Amino acid sequence: MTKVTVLGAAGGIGQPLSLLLKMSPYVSTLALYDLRLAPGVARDLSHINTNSKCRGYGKDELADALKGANVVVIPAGVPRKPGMTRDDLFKINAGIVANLVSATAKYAPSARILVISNPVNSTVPVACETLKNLGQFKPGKVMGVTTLDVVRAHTFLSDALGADHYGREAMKSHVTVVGGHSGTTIVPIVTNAKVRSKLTNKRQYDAYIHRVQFGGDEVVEAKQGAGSATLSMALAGFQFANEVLRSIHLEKRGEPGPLPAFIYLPGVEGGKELQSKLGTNIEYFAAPVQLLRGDVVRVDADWVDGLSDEEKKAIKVCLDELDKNVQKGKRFVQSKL
Ligand SMILES: NC(=O)c1ccc[n+]([C@@H]2O[C@H](COP(=O)([O-])OP(=O)(O)OC[C@H]3O[C@@H](n4cnc5c(N)ncnc54)[C@H](O)[C@@H]3O)[C@@H](O)[C@H]2O)c1
Ligand SMILES: O=C(O)C[C@H](O)C(=O)O
Repeated sequence: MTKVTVLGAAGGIGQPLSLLLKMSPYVSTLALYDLRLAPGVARDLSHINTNSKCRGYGKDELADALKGANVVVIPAGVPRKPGMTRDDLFKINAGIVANLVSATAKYAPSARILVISNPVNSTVPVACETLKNLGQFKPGKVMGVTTLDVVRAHTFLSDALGADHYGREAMKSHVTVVGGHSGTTIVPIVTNAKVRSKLTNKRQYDAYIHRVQFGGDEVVEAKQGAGSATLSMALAGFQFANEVLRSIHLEKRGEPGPLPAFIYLPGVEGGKELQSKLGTNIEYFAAPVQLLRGDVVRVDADWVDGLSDEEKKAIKVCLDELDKNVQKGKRFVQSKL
């Protein structure tokens, strides 16, 4: 019996993500919570003829939505409008994430917490530091969802190389994305040397990296003020959540990767090795992870050995910016003490 709670379930991401979770064979109870409309969304989904039970919870029912949850997914918060950075969302979303994570610690203390709300580079530190203050931080249980960057990296590389020869599905084993989730902190890594050698033209390589790093802006601009990526994000969030759920059911260590997660490095096996290979003491970073019973138990550091010179440079740029975002999240929690 696995209960998944979605916090922010009636939003642009929350609704399609909940639909996909309703289709997952790993979910037995789906609890949808939002400040508005969640009971309606849940009633709609509850008519779908898959086995899971689906129930909606209104504003004052957060405790009931969370009780007994094994996995809590958080897409609650405001999205960007054209001209805004993800960091501009911090003021509102940091408080939302801190409150929802505190409630999760109280009502679902052993749940894995999957943070989608932006800016992920700061909201994950907010979540972890909040849990630390409550004496309830279990490092392998908090994961920032950066899967959309991976989905984009596959699609855009396939497009750059010519989709006829390099199909999007095939890219899954050739590319990962590390670092963080905003602009230059997003670092796509082409792990297959043969595929990388096809991007011979530097202009083509730079255009590819730029498109992955700023793919979110493309959608924000195209939606003309009506929000940011929701459908591709729902798919990405589902892919990640379903891996976590599959791992809960598998009851043995999964393969390392292929999906990265933005995590607190010092708390998991391989974290110190990764810091040392990258020459940094940054505490939060996205890299491929290994799961056991739904928790991150190990972060992969092997990919660092095969980095190209361009990728090394991109990581250096990433680390400077990422550190500022992480410190902002930590300061937010400390200022509330
Ligand atoms: N991690 C990623 O890759 C990624 C990708 C896309 C969007 N996002 C982020 O996800 C967030 C949600 O985006 P969206 O397009 O779904 O926005 P949205 O405005 O459509 O939906 C957000 C929902 O959160 C709800 N909400 C707000 N405060 C809440 C609270 N305290 N408790 C419960 N629910 C609450 C709102 O009522 C709304 O239904 C944004 O911060 C966005 O930037 C992240
Ligand atoms: O761009 C955004 O603000 C939303 C999301 O982080 C994305 O990458 O699409």
